[in-house]
Amino acid sequence: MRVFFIGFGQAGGKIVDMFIEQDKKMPTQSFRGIAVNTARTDLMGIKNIELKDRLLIGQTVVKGHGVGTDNVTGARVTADEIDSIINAIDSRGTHDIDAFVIVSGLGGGTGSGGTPVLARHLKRIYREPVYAIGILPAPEEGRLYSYNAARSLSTLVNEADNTFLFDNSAWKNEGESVKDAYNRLNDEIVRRFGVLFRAGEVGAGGVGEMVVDSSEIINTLRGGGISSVGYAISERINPRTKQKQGFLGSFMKKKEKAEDVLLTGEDKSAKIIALVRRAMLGRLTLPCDYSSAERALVLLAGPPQEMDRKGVEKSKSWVEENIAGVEVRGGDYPVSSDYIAAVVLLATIENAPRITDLLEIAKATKEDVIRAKDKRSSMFDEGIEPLFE
Ligand SMILES: Nc1nc2c(ncn2[C@@H]2O[C@H](COP(=O)(O)OP(=O)(O)OP(=O)(O)O)[C@@H](O)[C@H]2O)c(=O)[nH]1
Repeated sequence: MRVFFIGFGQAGGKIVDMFIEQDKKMPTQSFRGIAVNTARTDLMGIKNIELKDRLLIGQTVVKGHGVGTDNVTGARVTADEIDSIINAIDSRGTHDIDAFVIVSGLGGGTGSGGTPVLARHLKRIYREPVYAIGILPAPEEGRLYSYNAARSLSTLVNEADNTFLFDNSAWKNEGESVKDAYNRLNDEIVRRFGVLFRAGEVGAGGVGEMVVDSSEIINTLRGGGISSVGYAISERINPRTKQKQGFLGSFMKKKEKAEDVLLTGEDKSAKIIALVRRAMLGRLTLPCDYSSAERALVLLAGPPQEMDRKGVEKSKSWVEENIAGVEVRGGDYPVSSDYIAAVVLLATIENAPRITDLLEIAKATKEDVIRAKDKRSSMFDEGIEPLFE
């Protein structure tokens, strides 16, 4: 799939920068991207997106300093400067892309406010689907972040064709601060979505047994709403040969060790099924009740000799038995690597307790804000005439 990424705000810009960095190492390029922000320093920190593709908006309002976690201002400056954003996208080229993906932290100001506005305009102008990857704030970041995220997400689900969620709090380690975890979390995001979005692109590995076309990803996401992604990687297939970095090898963390998939001597399809189960039952980008997913996509990436049609078919049946809907698509794509990766996309999820909690926090925050405002206004409401009206 050929993807046009827009990194909105600080988190979005950093993550898209990593997608582009990953793509540059591939035999063929599938991704392009721009970064949009109200903060000049955030744009300066980006390394792989060309300078001309980094767009500073809202200069007359916030003077390049960011909107300070105010997503209403983020939405307003985006709407005011939508023409320059669309021009930047157009000048980067859109004729050969399959989808737009906007990436942002939903708890902040710029990306949180700007993403739904941009999604609306992109959908009006282009025929290609518009997806979002939204980062949910950890509750410890404070109620303002949760409130922003709830507002942004409630708007975004009606504007984007589908919204993938990544929950910072589910992925940071016990005792670790969210900030300290950013690099690791971004790496987790890019490796999962990198495998998913690259499906259908013919790389150095050749053509798959059961090719997944970009239209299969698009059809899986057609139901809209929110989606979550599961991922698992096998242990090294040829431990005695010199390590091939390759597409998946570069995603393997140095210390990482796959636990329960023994690749030697096992039946090929059993290996694939075990990997897919691990992907779906392990930690998802948004922890949720997978049995409430409407559709799913099962994707295997690995060396061609390890791919197996029967294994993919059986994995699809297993996923189908475990989700609410009956539409499960799937396939494989060969990559030159010493690892096999499985991605399970759970699309249009109906039940995610984390989102219910987020919306509850947001409602309580809104009520507290109104109460505090009433109290403030009544304090000076004691019959003293103001100097002027
Ligand atoms: N996973 C991840 N989350 C991040 C990162 N940077 C920021 N966040 C989260 O994103 C939210 C804040 O969004 P930012 O992108 O920093 O904010 P912004 O869109 O630039 O908006 P303003 O700074 O308010 O103008 C918070 O919940 C952060 O925890 C990152 O690199 N990775």
